[in-house]
Amino acid sequence: MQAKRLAIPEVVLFTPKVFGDDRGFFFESYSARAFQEATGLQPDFPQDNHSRSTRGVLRGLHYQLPPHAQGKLVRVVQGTVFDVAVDIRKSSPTFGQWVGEILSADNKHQLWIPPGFAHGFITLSETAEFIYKTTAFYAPECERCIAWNDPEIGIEWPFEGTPSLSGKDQLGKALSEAEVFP
Ligand SMILES: Cc1cn([C@H]2C[C@H](O)[C@@H](COP(=O)(O)OP(=O)(O)O[C@H]3O[C@H](C)C(=O)[C@H](O)[C@H]3O)O2)c(=O)[nH]c1=O
Repeated sequence: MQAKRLAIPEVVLFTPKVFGDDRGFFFESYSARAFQEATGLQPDFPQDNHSRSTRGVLRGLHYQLPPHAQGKLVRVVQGTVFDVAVDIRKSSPTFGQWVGEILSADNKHQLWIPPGFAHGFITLSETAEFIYKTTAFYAPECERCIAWNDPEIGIEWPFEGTPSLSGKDQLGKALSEAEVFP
């Protein structure tokens, strides 16, 4: 498993070692040892999630506030998405900055998004199946949403046209009005 810290160094991109043969392929999709070597962290992941989206669906930018803040280890098992993490830690030198990566069933890349970040993705293929581990259980009372198109953040989504959003995501707040992390 190779790991690379992104421009916001707490966000880590993992590239697994894939073993291909005439049957197909095998790779270790998660290793606590590799994760700790790359991040220095040994989080529990009490919950796994799986969502399916059609082209143009944008989910985000979501986060849970403490005491139920979630770290997320995300990947795509069918299709392609553009995945984004936004630093929403007020005290961070990269507060309000974002990083984005293409995650696909083909590249098998994974992104570690620590607590203190808002997360979202847009679906670039006809459909995409998105699976991820979270370091805390779902706590809807702590869930918040920041607007995907907040000009203060300025995410460059690689998508023409208007994305398809849930009712909740259509009401995402500007970062300047959102409840953020210390
Ligand atoms: C997130 C979640 C949702 N739900 C229920 C609540 C709703 O009835 C239904 C759909 O939820 P929602 O529209 O919030 O799903 P997404 O828009 O995919 O939300 C996720 O999308 C972005 C990309 C994230 O980073 C978060 O993990 C998460 O907020 O599933 C649960 O029962 N458990 C859960 O952990």
